[in-house]
Amino acid sequence: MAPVTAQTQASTGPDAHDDLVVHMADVGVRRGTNDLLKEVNWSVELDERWVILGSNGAGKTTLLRLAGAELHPTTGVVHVLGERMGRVDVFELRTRIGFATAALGGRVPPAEKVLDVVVSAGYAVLGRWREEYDQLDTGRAAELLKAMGIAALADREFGTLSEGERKRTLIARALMTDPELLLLDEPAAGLDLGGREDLVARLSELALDPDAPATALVTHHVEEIPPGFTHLLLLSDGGVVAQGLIDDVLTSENLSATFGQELELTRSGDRYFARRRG
Ligand SMILES: Nc1ncnc2c1ncn2[C@@H]1O[C@H](COP(=O)(O)OP(=O)(O)OP(=O)(O)O)[C@@H](O)[C@H]1O
Repeated sequence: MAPVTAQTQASTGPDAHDDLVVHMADVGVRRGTNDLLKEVNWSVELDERWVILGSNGAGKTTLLRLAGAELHPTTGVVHVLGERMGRVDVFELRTRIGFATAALGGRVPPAEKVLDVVVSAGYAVLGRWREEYDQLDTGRAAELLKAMGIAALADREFGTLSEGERKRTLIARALMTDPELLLLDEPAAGLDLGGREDLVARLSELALDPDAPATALVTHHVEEIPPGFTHLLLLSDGGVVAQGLIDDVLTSENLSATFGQELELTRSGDRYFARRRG
C-alpha cells in the first residue's frame, strides 16, 4: 500500500519566511558507507510543535542533533535560527537552543542539586554577569521546577531522582535560558504509565502556551504525542516517509510504511494509539 504523503512545501530558503527556526534543504548525513539521513527537507516555524516519529535507528536523534547545531550535514544545507551551519559559531548558537537528552542526564554529576542542574544552564549565557543575576536565576529555575511538578525536589541530589524526575529536571534545564528552539529527545522513554501520562500532560501545556519556543520532540510511540503538538515528521531508514500537519500525516497507512508492518491507528479524543493489524 502506498503511503499517503503530505509533504510540506519546501521553502525556497531561510530568508523566505521570518518565522523559520529550522530549515534543512536536501540534507544527508553519512558515516562510512551508512546514510544516517538522506535527502531530508524540513522546516520548522516559530509557532510549530513537531513530533519526529520513527523506529529504532531511523535517524531521529541525528536529525535532532542537526537542528541542535551539534552536527554538520555531509550534504545539503542546514539553517538554525537564521544561521547557516558551517558559517557560524556553534557555541554561541547553542545558547539559544534548549536540548534535553538522556545523554546529557548521564553527564550530570550525581551529587549535583536539582536546582543547580537547572540554574547552571543559564551560566553559559550569562557568563560574567552570573553574580548579579544569581537571585533571578534561582527564582526562574524554581518556577520551572514548579511548572514541571517537581518543586519539592529542588534540594535533592540529581543522582537520587527517579527516571521520570530526571527527565523533568532536564526539560526544566532546557527551558532555563528561554530558548528560541526546544529539542526533546525521547522525553518519555523509560517512564512508567503514570509518569508518561503526567509528562505528556505537561508537554501538552507547554505546546499550547503561545509564548513557548518552537519545539521538536522525538519519540517511538504515537501514545506519547502530547495534545497541542501541531506537526509530524515520519522517518524510516534515514528518509522522510511523510511530514506535515499531524491530522494529515498520522494515518494507519503512513504509520505502516514507517514501521514496515501493518499497523492500525486509532484516535481517542486528542490522543493516538497504534497496534498491529490482525
Ligand atoms: N558514527 C556513526 N557511524 C555509523 N553509524 C552510525 C553512527 N552514529 C549513528 N549511526 C547509525 O545511524 C542510525 C541512526 O541513528 P540515530 O541515533 O539517529 O537513530 P534513532 O532514530 O534516534 O534511533 P533510536 O530510536 O534507536 O534512538 C543508526 O542505525 C545508528 O546505528
